[in-house]
Order: sequence, then C-alpha cells, then structure tokens
Amino acid sequence: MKILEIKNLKFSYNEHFKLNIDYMYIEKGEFVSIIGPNGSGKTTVLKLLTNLEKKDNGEIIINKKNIENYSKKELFKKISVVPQEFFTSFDFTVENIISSGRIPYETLFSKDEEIIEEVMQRTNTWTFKDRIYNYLSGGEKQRVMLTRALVQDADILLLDEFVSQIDPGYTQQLIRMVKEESIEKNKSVLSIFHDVNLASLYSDRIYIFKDGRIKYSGKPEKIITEKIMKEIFNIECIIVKHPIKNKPQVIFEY
Ligand SMILES: Nc1ncnc2c1ncn2[C@@H]1O[C@H](COP(=O)(O)OP(=O)(O)OP(=O)(O)O)[C@@H](O)[C@H]1O
Repeated sequence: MKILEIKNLKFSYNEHFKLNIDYMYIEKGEFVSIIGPNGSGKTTVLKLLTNLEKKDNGEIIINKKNIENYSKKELFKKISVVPQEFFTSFDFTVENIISSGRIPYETLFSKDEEIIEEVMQRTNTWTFKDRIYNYLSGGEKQRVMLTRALVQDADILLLDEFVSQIDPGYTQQLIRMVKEESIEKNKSVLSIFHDVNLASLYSDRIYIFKDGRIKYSGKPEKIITEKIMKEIFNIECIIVKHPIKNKPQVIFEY
C-alpha cells in the first residue's frame, strides 16, 4: 500500500531553482532514500511534505488523503521529521526537546513518560537528558532530533542527512534502529543521504535527484552504477558488491 504519493509537484524559490517532480511514492514499511548533488532539491521536497514551503502546483497524498485536508495535529501523527538543523532561542533541556515529540498526543500520562524514557535509553540520550540542547555537539544534537522523531511515533519518518555529523559507531546504531522501525513496526522512511553507500546498504529503493528533478529511481542494484555515479556526481569510481548484503558499494578510483 502506498502511504505517500507525490504527483506533478512544482515549486520554485525564484528563477534560479525549479523543482519538478512528476511522480514519487513510498510504500508502507519501505525504506526509501534520496541522493543527489548539493542544491538538487532534496531538502526542498521534505519542506514541501511538512508544509514549511507551499507548493505552486501538484498533489501530496498521505494515506489516500490530500495533505491539505489534514489538521496540523493529524499531520504530526502521520509525519515526523529530523531536519538538517534545528535552532531554538530558548534554553530547553534535551528532555524538553524530546518530549515535544509527544505534543500531538496531548497527554502527559505516565505512558508517555515511559515511551520517552524507553526511546531515550535506546538512543543513549537519557544520560544527558538534563543538558541544554543548544550547548550539545553537532552529533549529539542529531541524536536528540532523531530521538524526538522516534517518540513522535508517526507513520512516516522524514530524515534529512540525519547521521551527517555522527560518529561511525552511532551511525550504525541509529540507522539500524531506523531500519528496525520500518521492518518491525511497518514505518515508512524517506531519508536524504550524501553517503551513497549508506543509502545503498539500507534502502529498498533510491531516488536520484539532479537539477530539481528525479533522474533515476529504483532498487540500489539497478541505479548505483559507475555510469550513473559519473553522470550525477562526476566521480570516477568502482562499484563493488557488499560481501554480506550484496548491495552495490562505491569506491573512489583514487
Ligand atoms: N529559502 C530559500 N530561498 C531561495 N533559494 C533557496 C532557499 N532554500 C533553498 N534554496 C535554493 O534551492 C536549491 C535547492 O535547495 P535544497 O536545499 O533543496 O538542495 P539540497 O539538494 O537539499 O542540497 P544539499 O545537498 O546542499 O543539502 C538550492 O539552489 C538552494 O540554494
């Protein structure tokens, strides 16, 4: 079942950048990634999906219902987001920030507190729950934002380079957690990656963006090729098969 569909989506900030998506979808329980060069429109799509920008044209359909027909609260239960950056001018603690993921459920019963603590233990953020968010390192902030999105428990998780500042140990742990959410809880994931190898290893399907359009889409095995990597990113590379998962992995020639 398709949980998210984007049809004929058009948007422009100005004459310099135009986004034009004919069709894009995510199935329930699918892990889908977007890759593409800087400025190709990846983050803009996520902003349109969360109403941070207003589309010029087209349709965004979540669970067979147009996004415009959702109330804010309903939408928060459908979509949770880990943005590239999150700023706050207040001195919120880590626990304050993460707890805000439960706002759409509007209860402060112990059940919510249990959910919050359980997810914080899993992401190892519980140990610094009383620290001020603004004073955390970049990687710690990203872990807090992912934890907030997980406690929100929405059907679709939108991730914008959510491990870009995270060390290898936590990168593996957090991506595995997200993957488990999709496999075990049937959550759908749409994740932007700059690391093509991570996208290839964990995704069921990948969309490759260039110049505000989808240039290629499909299973990693089909579209992570030397020719396409050269065309999209202008890189000289060799594609090898992951020894355990058989997924294509990109190695720079030099
Ligand atoms: N608020 C804005 N006003 C004007 N132009 C913008 C704005 N936000 C983004 N852009 C431009 O729109 C284009 C697409 O930006 P977007 O952030 O979607 O790219 P991206 O593929 O996510 O890039 P990156 O990989 O660098 O994060 C870029 O050229 C960017 O400069």
